[in-house]
Formats: sequence, C-alpha cells, structure tokens
Amino acid sequence: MKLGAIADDLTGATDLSLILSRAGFSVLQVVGVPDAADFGSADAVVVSLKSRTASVEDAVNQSVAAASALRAAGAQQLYFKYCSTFDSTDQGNIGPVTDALLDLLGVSGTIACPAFPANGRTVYQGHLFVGDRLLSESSMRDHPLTPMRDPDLVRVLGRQSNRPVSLIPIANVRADGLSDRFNEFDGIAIVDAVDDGDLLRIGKAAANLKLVTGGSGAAMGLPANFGAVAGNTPSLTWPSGKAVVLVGSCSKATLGQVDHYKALGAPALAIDPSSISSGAVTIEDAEAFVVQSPVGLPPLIYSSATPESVAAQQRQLGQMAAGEIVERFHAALAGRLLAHGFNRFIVAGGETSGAVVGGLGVNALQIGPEIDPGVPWTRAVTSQGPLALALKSGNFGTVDFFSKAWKLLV
Ligand SMILES: Nc1ncnc2c1ncn2[C@@H]1O[C@H](COP(=O)(O)OP(=O)(O)OP(=O)(O)O)[C@@H](O)[C@H]1O
Ligand SMILES: O=C(O)[C@@H](O)C(=O)CO
Repeated sequence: MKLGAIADDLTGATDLSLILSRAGFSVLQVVGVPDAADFGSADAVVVSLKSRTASVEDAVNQSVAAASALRAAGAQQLYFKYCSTFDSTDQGNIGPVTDALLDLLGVSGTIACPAFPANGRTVYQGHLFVGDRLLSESSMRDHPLTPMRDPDLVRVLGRQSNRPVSLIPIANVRADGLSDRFNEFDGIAIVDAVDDGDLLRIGKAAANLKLVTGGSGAAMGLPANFGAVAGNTPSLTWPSGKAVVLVGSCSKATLGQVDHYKALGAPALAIDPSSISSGAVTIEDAEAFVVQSPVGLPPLIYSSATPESVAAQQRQLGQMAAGEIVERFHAALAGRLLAHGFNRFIVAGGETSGAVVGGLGVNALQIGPEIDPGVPWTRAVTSQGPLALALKSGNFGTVDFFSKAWKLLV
C-alpha cells in the first residue's frame, strides 16, 4: 500500500477515492475501522469513518485505530481527509485527530489544506471561501451539526489543536522551496490554494511528509509522487434493478436539487424528526410509499428543510438527537428496501450516507464513473448481491444531480 487515508465521513471518503483513482491509483474504500486482511493489492486504501461529529475521544480513537491498521499493512504515507468546508466545532475534531496522528507517527508537523477549487472551495491568506463568499457568509453558517462562523482557518484550527498553527500563503505556494518549508516546521500549517495548479504543487511538495491533511483536492498530486499516471477509473458492472433517492442533507445545494427533482415529477415523501418521533410518519409508511411508486423517476424520501425549520426541530428535540432520528430512519428504510430488491441508492449527505451504508451492511466500495466533481457512482457487494451507490456530499452536484445520477446507469 502506498497511501493509507482516513476520512471523517463517507461521502468525503468517496470524494477522496475518486480523486486518487483519477490520478492513477487503484483504490479500495472500506467502511469503518478495518481488518488489515481486507486490503488486497490496492495502491490506496481509504477508510471511511463517521467521526466528523462524534465526540473528540471517539473520533481520535477511531482515527488512530484506522491509522494503525493502515500502517501495519505497509502504508507509506497517511492522509487525513476532512471536509472542504472544514466542518467541525471549536472542540474538534480536525485538530485533535491531526494531533493524535502526528503523535502516532512521531513527527512534528503537517499541512492542512481543505481547498477544492472544482467545487468552489479556495483558501487565500488562510481564509476559506465558498464560491465568492467567505465560509462564514456562506450557507455553511447554518449547517445543522457544524455551523461554520469563522473563515480564518488559522484561528479555527488554533482553537482545536495543541500545536502551533501557522500559514503558508499563496506567494510561498507558488515560489521555489515549498517542500523545504513543509519539511522544516513544527505544528500545523494552513496552506493557501486557489486553483488545481496550487494543489498539484502542494501534492508534489508533500512527498516526504508522513502525514498530509486536507480536503480531497490536496491529495490530487500525491499519486504522481509514487509514479502513478492519471487515467480513467476502471469500468465496473452495475446491478440492474430498482432505484431510490434518500436525502438527509439540508445543505443549500441539496435543497435546490430536491426542488428540481420534485418539479420533474418524481414521487416524493417529506419526513422530519418530530413527525418521526411522534409516530406521525413511520418507516412502514415510507417503505410502502417507495414500493408502490410508479415506474419512472426513482422515488424520493427527504428530510431536507430550511435553516429555520431545522433550528425549530433542534430546539424541540436537541441538535444531535434531531439528526440521529432522521439518520436512523434512512438507515432502517434502506435495509427494508434492499429486501424488496432495490439495489441502486442515490443518497445525499455525508452523515446520512454513513447511516444508509450501515443499514445496507456495506463494508467496502469500488469507485466508478464521476457524476459531478467529487461524486462518483460506487459499487458494493453485500450478502444480498451487488449494489450501486451514489453518495453525494451535501453541497456538491449540479441542480439536476438526482436525475443525472439515475440516467447515468439506466
Ligand atoms: N429536518 C431536519 N431537521 C433536523 N436535522 C435534520 C433534518 N434533516 C436532516 N437532518 C440531519 O442533518 C444532518 C445532515 O448532515 P449530512 O452530513 O447528512 O448532510 P450534509 O452536512 O449536507 O452533507 P455533507 O456532510 O456531505 O456536507 C444529518 O444528521 C441529518 O439527519
Ligand atoms: O470535502 C468535501 O466537501 C466533501 O468530500 C465532504 O467531506 C462533505 O461531507
């Protein structure tokens, strides 16, 4: 194994797997802390955890266990993948996990770069932009679990990490000697990047770092350090069968995609945490709705709601509890639909995808064609046969994402 990666959520892992695969690596994505025996001959193994919003202790334990398994299997370099919008709270988990991985490796420094220009995430003077807005002025300020209200990543990570946090500005990224800078400091350096050229320079300069951290973009240049040559993702065979769209993301892009898909005439059922907890809507209702939907556009079950509505649900049920109620619902529904012969799942939201994949009993994913930047179709094998899964990060994808994903495999 050349690269061993740990991702803090499932869609983030898939995003990273796609980037590495396109850059020429054979990639195996595994779900949850793995057994070393699972890895086969892949150039890169990407472990997807559900640690982004876990407690600090849990996130650190899961990440260190995954890193230890990857190292035991021979990983030459480790990568810690988090969100391109740096989703976290003041307590963590990006800082504490990075600190723990540095301790595990016995090294003093690493870089942190969430930039993903293809999806509008850029870092300039240590400030994260989403499109043309600062992170704190983007829709991320109202995220249900990790509202991001400070765009200065040196400050954000400084609150989370025990190590010194510094900045490598764009002028240094574009100048000679970047690898010397990477290799000579203590602590964590936020690295500016505003285009793919910057990311490729960063990847090249990171060749000797034992640990690299970032969004998926900062990994783009790493496979070339191991002699990999960019190419197409391997072709996979897809199960033919029934499809469903399960949406737990409340991100702005997802809200637009839900509206667009409903306007196309897709059968759609809305759910929300309080209706689920009061029993006004049950898993049996949703199951019957999906199973009885007419042939055509796959049915949609969604809990996506405006920030005001999400805040009201959270006041009533608690922030984490509201999210978990919906996640458990989607996971249980997915398991039941599998038993009805559904084998193509389009899912929106990283936490939601983690829950659904758990409900489906999926342990590993292979990466297929790109639907939109950062979102591939993936193939998994379960005890019930092969599945096709499109796992979309909340803010990724064009407005017609759901129909586009479905048509790509039809
Ligand atoms: N109506 C709702 N009210 C409160 N919480 C909700 C509601 N609908 C969904 N949620 C919760 O909000 C969270 C959304 O997180 P998720 O990671 O799935 O989406 P996202 O943050 O948009 O995606 P990503 O992490 O990929 O950017 C989940 O825990 C989900 O259960
Ligand atoms: O980096 C991103 O934005 C995504 O891969 C992700 O992690 C969203 O959950």
